[in-house]
Amino acid sequence: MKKMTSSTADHRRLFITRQAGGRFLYKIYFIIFVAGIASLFYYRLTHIHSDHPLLWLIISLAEFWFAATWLFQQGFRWAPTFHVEYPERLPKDDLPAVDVLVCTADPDREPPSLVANTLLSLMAYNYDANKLAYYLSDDGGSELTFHAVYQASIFAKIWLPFCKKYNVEPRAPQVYFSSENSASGGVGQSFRQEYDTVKVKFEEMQERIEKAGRLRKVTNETRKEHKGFKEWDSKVDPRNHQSIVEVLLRGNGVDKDSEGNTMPTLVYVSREKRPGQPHHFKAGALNAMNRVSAVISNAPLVLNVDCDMHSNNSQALRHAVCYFLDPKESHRIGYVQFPQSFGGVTENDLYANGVKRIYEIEFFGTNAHNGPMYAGTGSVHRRESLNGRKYDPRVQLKLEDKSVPGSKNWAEFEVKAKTVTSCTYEKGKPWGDEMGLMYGSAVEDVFTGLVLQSRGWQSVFCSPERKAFLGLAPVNTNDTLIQHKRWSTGLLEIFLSDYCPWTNGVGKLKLGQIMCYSFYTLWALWCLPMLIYAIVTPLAMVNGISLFPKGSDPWFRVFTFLGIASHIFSLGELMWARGTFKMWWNETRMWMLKGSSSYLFSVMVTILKALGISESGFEITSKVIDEEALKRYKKEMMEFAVASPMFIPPTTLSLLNLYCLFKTVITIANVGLSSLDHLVLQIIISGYISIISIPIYKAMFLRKDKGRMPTSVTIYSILICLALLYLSSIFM
Ligand SMILES: O=c1ccn([C@@H]2O[C@H](COP(=O)(O)OP(=O)(O)O[C@H]3O[C@H](CO)[C@@H](O)[C@H](O)[C@H]3O)[C@@H](O)[C@H]2O)c(=O)[nH]1
Ligand SMILES: [Mn+2]
Repeated sequence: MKKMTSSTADHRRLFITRQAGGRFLYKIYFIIFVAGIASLFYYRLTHIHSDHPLLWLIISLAEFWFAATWLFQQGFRWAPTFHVEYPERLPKDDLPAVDVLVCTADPDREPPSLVANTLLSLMAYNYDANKLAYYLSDDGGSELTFHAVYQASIFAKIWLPFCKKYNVEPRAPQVYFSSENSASGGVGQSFRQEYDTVKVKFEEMQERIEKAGRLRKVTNETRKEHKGFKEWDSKVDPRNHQSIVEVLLRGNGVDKDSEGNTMPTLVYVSREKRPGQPHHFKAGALNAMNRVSAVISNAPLVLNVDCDMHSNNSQALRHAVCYFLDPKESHRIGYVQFPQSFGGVTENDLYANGVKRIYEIEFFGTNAHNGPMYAGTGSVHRRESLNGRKYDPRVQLKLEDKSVPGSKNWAEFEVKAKTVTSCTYEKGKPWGDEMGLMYGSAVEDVFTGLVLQSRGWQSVFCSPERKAFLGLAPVNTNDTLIQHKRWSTGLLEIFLSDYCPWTNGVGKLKLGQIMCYSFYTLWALWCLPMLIYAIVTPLAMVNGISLFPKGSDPWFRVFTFLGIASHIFSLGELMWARGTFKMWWNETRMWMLKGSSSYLFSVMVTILKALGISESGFEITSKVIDEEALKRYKKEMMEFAVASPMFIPPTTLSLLNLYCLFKTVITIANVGLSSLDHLVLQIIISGYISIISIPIYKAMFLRKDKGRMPTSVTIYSILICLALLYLSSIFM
């Protein structure tokens, strides 16, 4: 099935590209579906509702937007394209240096032990330690986080040699030691002994970090061990504090591990923050680290990872490097993006936060036209392209190594690094626009990727067999909806920016690329057709108004075909990505919840922002969960628990559709089946919404546990429902 587009025979090539088979079948499906969409609009245009022209217009607009998003999605589906890397062909030594930037922002939502675990997993990459430098940005300015990084720097001295000696995987110690079969991973007496020693040391470290967390302070003995703790001698307010830069491990052969090998560099950074000075959230943090790393190591490649995502594959960096050293195509590549994969999601991915569809289906499609979006974590950038250099096809650019060479004055670095992380440093400089990560969107990653691609750079999606990173996804409904509110708002901000793919993108991006960016950046607008289908359809139904062809009408088949085919297709796609039926069902439910909640709120936030009434921010997702909630999550029970405004729209819609369905069925029972014919599609739609909302009804009326729907949400939703019914009886 698979067609090779480039020959493996060239042994100098470090990666190859191939296209998915079966394109011909897909194109047939495409043509049939397009014919279906065309028929639907033909029907709408030739059947204008003379009694209810406004309802006709609204429902037609909804269908128009469903069709438009379907069309945008073809950017992902048209030509899925895969890459294979050959890390075994890389030169034995002299690989490019890589600076690794990790960010964290809040010790309560992102526990310091998580940060330590992520750092350790990354430090243990199978790569020359002389070439690696690690920078942790702490936007929380927390002594507890600094303490965890300090503890990690000590434990790393036995962890790194242990990993390398026994080829341990995964190299995140917390994950490694908690997995049942890790102890049987190596052979012989010496492994067993060392395993036990390292495990004890790990547990001691973990206990020190956690104890500090419980006491909310670091013990005095520990504080004396490193000068860095002095920064916290007086209280550090996360929103108002000096720059803190501490070198914890000195690379270049200065600091050694327990076996005498070089350690990589490790630096803790907490940039200056002052009230009234914009800090631009994660984008600002990454730009600050970009500058600090330029002062200290200045590697030509920069990997950035979120603190909630540990390395799961110690070879991953070598896979990424293949793209930058490939003799034929490396010069065009601006960044390499790994998929985001998540460790703790339930079997059927209750909240669809495993985002399989994005990273196991859609991103392969972007490989066909200039490569994937930048996803904010698990991506390796060419420092030059990130820092504003435009791609020039006439230049066969080599990866230029401008690393800071030779012996280093670490104390001087700290002083210099503090000046480049002051909160006024960027004043009058091109950071956030011409250079580094882009400011102005809560989805700084996609924004930055779009800008880099507009400057001519291409990216590649690199997805080795063993997952490169494993992260933490939200584990309750509210966090999920809030995360998607941030994403869809940020994405819409990109569409409305100067870099809009429809204006600035034309001529700079490929058509397929514009379609993909349109799909993502206009995510939020999905709320319009979804709300129309979930509000107008049932309200028209209880008022006896038909919005679709009768069941006996041949046009009826066009609607059922489009509805059924799109569902079967999306199910098939997910199954292809090794999903389950239930996973697809959960995903569909979450799509509706996000549509009526996150996306609706983000459209409202964007309007308020345009009017100057509110600002959008960056609400950090919590990475902690209490034990009882975790039990419910494992049982795949949806968690509501908090009286969140995010729940009101979907709860209202679930009640509205259920009520309208009952009312209509009762009327039909009284009047006779003949009255069913003209409402049959509306009954199906409301029935479908009601079935998918079963977990919401249960959470409102049946459950007794703490995760049930708060009564206030139910009451508000009932009131809104009644208002809608009343208004519709007047206006329809
Ligand atoms: O002011 C801030 C806010 C956040 N972060 C860090 O940003 C990362 C992502 O935050 P998180 O709450 O985990 O958000 P997610 O929704 O999980 O992040 C996704 O979405 C973000 C864009 O909204 C991308 O930047 C991320 O890479 C992507 O994984 C974390 O490491 C945070 O510590 C900061 O450093 N400073
Ligand atoms: Mn995250």
